[in-house]
Amino acid sequence: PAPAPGPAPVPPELPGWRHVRSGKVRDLYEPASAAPGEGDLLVVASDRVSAFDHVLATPVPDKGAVLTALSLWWFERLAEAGLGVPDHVLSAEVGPDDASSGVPADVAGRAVRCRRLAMLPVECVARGYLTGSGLADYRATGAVCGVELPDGLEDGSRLHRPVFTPATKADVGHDENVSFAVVAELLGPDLAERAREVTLRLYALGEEMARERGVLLADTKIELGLPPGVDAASAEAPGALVLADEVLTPDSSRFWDAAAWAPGRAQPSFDKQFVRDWLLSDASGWDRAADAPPPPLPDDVVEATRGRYVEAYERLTGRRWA
Ligand SMILES: Nc1ncnc(-c2cnn(Cc3cccc(F)c3)c2)c1Cl
Repeated sequence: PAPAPGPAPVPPELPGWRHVRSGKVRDLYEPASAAPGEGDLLVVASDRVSAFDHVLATPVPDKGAVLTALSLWWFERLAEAGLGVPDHVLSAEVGPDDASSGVPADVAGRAVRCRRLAMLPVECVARGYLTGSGLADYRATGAVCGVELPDGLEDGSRLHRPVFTPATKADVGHDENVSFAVVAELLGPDLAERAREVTLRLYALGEEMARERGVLLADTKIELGLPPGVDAASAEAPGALVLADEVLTPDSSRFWDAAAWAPGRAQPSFDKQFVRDWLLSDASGWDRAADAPPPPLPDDVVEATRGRYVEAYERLTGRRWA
């Protein structure tokens, strides 16, 4: 019999807000006073951790707050660096109980109030290094998303130039890597080209800033959207794109410690390696082959993982995590 699914994430009830949907590690809300599908959105980052496609039973304290602070810091850096695309952030400050502005006090520090957009039906991914599904596609076809790559690349190899490797969203299972031609069919050629340009420019800016701090940005996934009323097929759409979701966090990107980088094997994940190693060790007793829900994490693995999120924040932002 199929193993029972893991614990469904139970999003917090937020007075004045209506729960819209939950992802593996984040929860989405809209003001209860707004009609369904209307009004601003609230993106709440939980302390949940996902590993091996399972949401783990044990939360990592402060993960949601640290990744929210990191994403907000990146939004500021990207605007400063001239990304050339506005973002969806309205506020991360606590607002009044009537949800008319700001975020609710119950999730202060791990919630962002955002402009509601019409999200593009494409996961915009840029890769500067080859690993994960990109490596699998390369090993099978010599290419990723239809982009031919040179022979002899290994797990963790740096690419000669970053590649746009879009994917279509899958409700269940993994996103499907698709070619730029497919994206051009979905979005129209001009909007597709603009999405590629923004994704590659964001990656280049993030990769350079991270590398200056001893951290390698292997790849990143962003979400782009259009303000209500802008038709994706219109000539104005490419210039109206807005950067949404979270940016350049360990949940949306692969970060590696530059000092530990060695192509030819799997690189240690900056944030999730302690969790992965413990789950794969005899100590956990986890039957991965049966795809059983992973067991709860021991305190030392939780604490070490919390420390990696704090270290990622402090190294990338140059700020102490109070
Ligand atoms: N500004 C926006 N406008 C419209 N839609 C979105 C939007 C929808 N879905 N997601 C991803 C997601 C899924 C589950 C939980 C989450 F918190 C976030 C982001 C956004 Cl950010």
